[in-house]
Amino acid sequence: MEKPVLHLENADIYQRDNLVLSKVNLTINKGGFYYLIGKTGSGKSSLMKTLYGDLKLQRGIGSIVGFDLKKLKEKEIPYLRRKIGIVFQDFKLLSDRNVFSNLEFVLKATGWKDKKSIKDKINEVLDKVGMKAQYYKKTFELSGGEQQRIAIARALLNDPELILADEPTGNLDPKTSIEVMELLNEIHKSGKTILMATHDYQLIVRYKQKTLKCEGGELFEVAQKTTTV
Ligand SMILES: Nc1ncnc2c1ncn2[C@@H]1O[C@H](COP(=O)(O)OP(=O)(O)OP(=O)(O)O)[C@@H](O)[C@H]1O
Repeated sequence: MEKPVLHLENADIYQRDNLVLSKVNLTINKGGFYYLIGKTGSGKSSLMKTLYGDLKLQRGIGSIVGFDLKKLKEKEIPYLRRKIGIVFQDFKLLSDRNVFSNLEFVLKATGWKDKKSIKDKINEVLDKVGMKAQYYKKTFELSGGEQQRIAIARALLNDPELILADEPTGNLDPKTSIEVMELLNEIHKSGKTILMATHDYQLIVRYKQKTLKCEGGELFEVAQKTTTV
């Protein structure tokens, strides 16, 4: 059987000395799409941060895209992040560069050298997110939805095994949120695995997926019909 993309077993999620989620058990296999919901402060971002190596896994078992989170060393974090695409609420694009250069920056930082391969890859991901014609624009010239498309394109650059999206529609209006969600759905259908933290009830109801909830210091899967954020 294929190894899960993500596996947590009795994993305790901490912010410094503060236990945020205890004994988290979660397995996500290739091709899965999960929402992560829960009230403000319930631990969604802390869980995400533990998954991409920003917070240390102190207790329990955790593996993600082949990395052991418990044994993860500082110098391995960039390699982990090459295999995970991360999308943030506030896009985190470099505002002094244009779209092409934002993407080129990531490819070069992750070891890409050949000019033609870099150009082809950037065209490919921009095409996927419907932004190929806007490669020359500075990111501040783009709308929020367009910026999030670029951030999603950036997440796709290294063909990640898992996409972690932390409130990707949190800064977008309802119509733009739906467009971004349609894009994430397309990416999911193309075979990618996605874990998406969200507060957006509109999306959860419209695009039904498996749903995990953080509540009372625990993480559990909830049935669709009882889902409330
Ligand atoms: N940098 C930090 N240092 C210490 N405690 C933190 C830090 N960031 C978050 N916390 C605490 O950890 C707990 C979980 O916060 P977290 O950001 O994971 O929640 P969340 O569910 O993502 O909330 P939101 O929906 O508002 O983003 C909260 O009690 C919060 O106050």
